[in-house]
Order: sequence, then structure tokens, then C-alpha cells
Amino acid sequence: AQPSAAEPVAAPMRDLRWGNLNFLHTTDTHGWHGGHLQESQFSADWGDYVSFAEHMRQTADAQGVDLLLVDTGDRVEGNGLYDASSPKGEYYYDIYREQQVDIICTGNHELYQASTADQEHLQTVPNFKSNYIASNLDYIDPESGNRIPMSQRYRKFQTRNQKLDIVAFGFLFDFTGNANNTVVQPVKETIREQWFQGAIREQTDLFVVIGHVGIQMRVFKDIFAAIRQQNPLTPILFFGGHVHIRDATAYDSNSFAIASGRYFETIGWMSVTGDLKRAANTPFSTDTGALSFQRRYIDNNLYGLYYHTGLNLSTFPTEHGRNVTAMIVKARKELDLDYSFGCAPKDYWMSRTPYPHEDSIYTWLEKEVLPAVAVRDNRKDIPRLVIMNTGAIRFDIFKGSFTRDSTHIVSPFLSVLNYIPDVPYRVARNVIRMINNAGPIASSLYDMDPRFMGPPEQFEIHEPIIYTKDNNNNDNGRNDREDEYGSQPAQKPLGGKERQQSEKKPTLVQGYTTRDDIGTDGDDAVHAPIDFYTVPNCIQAEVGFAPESPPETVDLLFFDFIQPWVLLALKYSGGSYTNEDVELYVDDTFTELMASWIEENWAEHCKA
Ligand SMILES: O=c1ccn([C@@H]2O[C@H](COP(=O)(O)O)[C@@H](O)[C@H]2O)c(=O)[nH]1
Repeated sequence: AQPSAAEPVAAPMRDLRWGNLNFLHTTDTHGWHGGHLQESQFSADWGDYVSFAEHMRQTADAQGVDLLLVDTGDRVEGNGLYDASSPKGEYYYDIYREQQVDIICTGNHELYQASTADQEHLQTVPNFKSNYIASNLDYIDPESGNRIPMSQRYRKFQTRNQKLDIVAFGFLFDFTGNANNTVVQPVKETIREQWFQGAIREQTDLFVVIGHVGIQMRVFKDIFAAIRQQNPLTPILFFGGHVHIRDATAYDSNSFAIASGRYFETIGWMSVTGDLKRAANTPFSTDTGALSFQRRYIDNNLYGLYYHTGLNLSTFPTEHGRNVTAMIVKARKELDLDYSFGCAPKDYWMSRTPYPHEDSIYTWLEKEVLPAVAVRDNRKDIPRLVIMNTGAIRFDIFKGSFTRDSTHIVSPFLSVLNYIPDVPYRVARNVIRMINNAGPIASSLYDMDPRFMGPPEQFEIHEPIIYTKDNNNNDNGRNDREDEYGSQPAQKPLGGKERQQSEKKPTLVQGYTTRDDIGTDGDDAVHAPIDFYTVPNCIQAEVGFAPESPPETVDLLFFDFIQPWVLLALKYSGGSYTNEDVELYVDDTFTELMASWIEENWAEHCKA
């Protein structure tokens, strides 16, 4: 872990069940390779993961089983370790490549900016050579202008110990927000391609489909159907991501799918037990042919990593892992990520409190930040509506120092404020209602789904999930909340001191309490639950409005990312505007504006 990371905290544990074929899975790490410095339960870093994987590989070798590492994209954007350098990712690529990932693919965040896609093609693809798969993604070579596959379309290989034959694919959902130096082929078209039809007819013991795709999304189900049609019995394993949640499901009795969360909080574990050499030819109805599939969501917590490897503080770190941790320390220092802009007076939550609420990050933005930063000298007296999409914010703010790192963690995008001047108020005032309550804009094209304006974690959740009315947090709101934990036979205390503690009813740290299609025993650590509130797609600040008298016209300001939805909502509200009517309101990115606001308004709280 990084020297300034929160000390890990022990929790009652559930074991990993090893099978014949085992996987560790990361997804949507978004630059958090230094770990979560402020959260004890996720504070291990990429170097610790390197050590962990080395120990787990040794265990696999000793048992004669196989272990593969998978990563399903969105490795960039969302943390100072990637975003704070110029150019972005100056340190990240060399740190990331230290992990030996066996199957890796691209996420949408590798493609928003042309420069990021260039680096992906120039660095990560060659770093992982034949392990990198791009089944439905092409790259446009800047020199020749030629459209070429981002990397190979699929991979056929044999596992190290059991010599299992695997055919692996690497997909991206039907993403359309990519810069113009890549082309994402819709998955329905890809699975009709000749190469794909040939690949699914290869002789193999199993198929592994990795993808930057939610495991409940249509895309994986279509791929599953295409493979299954040709291979009625062959096991098919899916590793997904994108929606930032822990999730698992089975599409039929010989398939299994897992998604492993976000921000390097989670290392997913999947294992398959049974005779995989025979499974492709053995009907599942017979006992001998039956396979069993297990999943675990491993908290990226050093105590947990020690527990699963049977090691401790002195025996766990490998030389390689220590070196990677040192690379991250050096990068964080050179990027000055601990530079403090001010101190947050309290925690501000994205989804742990309702919106509006005094502890909601969105209420803080709406009431304090947006009115102060949405100011343009030559139009500062004109009343304005400022619309921000809630997905532009990526993480909570914790009480205490708000650092350079925090700016990128909370607001990683290069979002700017655009505006349309002098919009009739009777038209402009309807926009927020339309983009939040969907209505006609919901039935538009696939890539105009209004949910894309909100945070990915909210995508599939339509109702708040409230565990307790009296959410009795301590002053940092994250730890030390006492709770019952019922008799769950699969649970195991950590051992030693922790064991005695757990026998006395342990203090549970708040964290993931995942419920997926398999059950409620997926998390490796037993936690006290956290409330989850739904938030609207967008929030709106009214600035410069005279009390009691609505203006005739307003400047309508909005984040550039949501421009297509705003134009559509204006159209349905009776205003006909196009991209040509839109201008830049202020030069700075929202991240810069927010950092300046914090410098001006929160510096004083550091003195207390
Ligand atoms: O410029 C941007 C880019 C993205 N967003 C928000 O992020 C999600 C996509 O996040 P994933 O990590 O790929 O799931 C998108 O739906 C937006 O809500 C943004 O606000 N600005």
C-alpha cells in the first residue's frame, strides 16, 4: 500500500473456493492503481495486486490447476495517477504493465479522447501483445489513415498446467461517444462476421468472453446465444464491467458471468470446478459432466489479501510487488498529488444521502459551487440556468484535505460549460424536467438513453436501497458502525486477535453487501450495509434570478457532455436550437473551476 494510505481494517471473511480453472478479474480501475488512500477497506495498491497474483499463481501451480488474470477496460480517467500528468498517463502505462494480465480488452474511457486511443494503441496493446483482444474495435492509423483492428480479434491458447484449450474474445458495448480515430462495430454486426463464425467453430474446451459490457446487457446475451447455437455443451465464461457494480449471473447451466465493480475496490474471483476437458462433449444432465461455478468479490484490502494467501505483513510483498508500489510512490510525488487546495468541512455523498440534502454532493454543487463559478464577465447580470449531469461527478468527498488527486477523483473529465444565450424562460425552464423524467427523449436513439447522463452505478437501480432510517455514522461516516451479522455458515473470522473479536460480535466496517443472481454470499468480507439513494440525471442551479419575478429570457448553461440531450429537450419544449447556437461560457474546465472554488472557500477549514 502507499505510505499515506489508511490502515487496513479486518473483517470476518469468506474463503475463496479454488476450482480447476480460476480467474482474478479487474475492471473500471480508472487510474486508482495507487489504491484508496482514504478508505481502509480498499487501500491496497497495484503493487500489492502484483504480489497477490504471484502468490496465487504459485498456489495454482502447486495444485496443478490454472489461474488467469483478466481486465475488462476503463483503466484510465478518474484518478490523479492517470489524469494529473501532461500528457495524461505519463506514469500509468508503465505501472499498469507490471501486472501479468492474460486477457485484456478496451473500455469506452480509452476512446473518448483521440490521444487516449493513440496511447492505448501505442502502449497498452504492445505491452500485452497477444493477450490484448479487440473483437469489435478498429483504430485509424494517423499516418496512413488506414482502418486497422485495434489488436487481434480473438485469441486461442492453452492453459499452463492442464493444457485446457481456450478461445477468448474481447468486446466493447455499442459505444458511440468515441473520438474519430477509432471505430466501434456494433456487436450484432461483429457476431455475423466470418472470422467470428469461424472462431466459434474452433475445437476448444471452453470459451471465455471478456468485455467492457454490463453482464445484464443485451450485448453479452447476443454473444452467448451465437456461441451456444454452435456449441450446445461447451462452457462459456463471461467477464464484464462498465456499470461499476459487483454482479454475477448464469445465462444457462454451463455458463457463468461476473462483473467486478469499479475503481480498484474489487478484485473479482471466478472458479470452475469439474472436468473441463470433458465438459464440451458431456451433457450437463449427467453427474460426471456437471461443472460448478463460484464467484467472490475480493475487497482490495491488504488484510483480505493476506488472508486468502495465508501470508502476513512480512511474507506477503514480493520483490516485484514492492517495486511497483515504489513506482507509484514516486509518480504520486512527482505529480504532487497530495497538494491540498483546502479541507472539506464534512463528507459529501453521491448516493449515500438523498438529493437534495445538506450532505449531498449535488446539493453542495447546486447551491454553492455552480452559482459561484458560472460567471462570465460580459453576461454576469443575465439570469441563468446551469444544468450539470450527475455522472460528471465520479466520487464522494471525504471530510479533510481536498488534494490535487481529489480534483481528478471527483471530476476527472475535461467538461466545460457551454451555453445558449437569451433563451425564453418558458422554454428553458422545461429542459431539466424533460431530461430527468425522460418522456419523449427516452424513446430516442439507443445512444441517447438519458441514463447515460447519470453515474453508471445508478444505471440499473430505480429505487433507493435503504437499510436503516437511523444511519448512525461516526464523524467520517465510513467506518466503525456497529451492526449485527447473522449466522452465515460460509463466513470465517480472520484468525488471531480478530477471531476473538468476531466471537464477541464484531464491529463491522461499512462496505459492499452484494446481492446478485447467485445469492448474498459473494463478498469476501462481511460488511455493514450502506444506504443507496437514486439521483436525477441532472441537477440545475438558478443563478441571478430576482425573487418573485421570473425573467423573460435566460442564458441556458450546460455541461458540454449533455449537449445532445439539452438540444433535444429544447426542441420538445418548443425551442428550435442547433449546435451552431451553442457557445463556450467560460474557458476553464469544470474541474479547474471547482478547484479554484475550493481554494477560495475551504482553505480556512484546514486550520481547525
Ligand atoms: O465527458 C464525460 C464522459 C463521461 N461522463 C459520465 O460518465 C459515464 C460513463 O462512465 P463509465 O465509467 O464509462 O461507465 C457517462 O454515462 C456520463 O455519465 C461525463 O459526465 N462526461
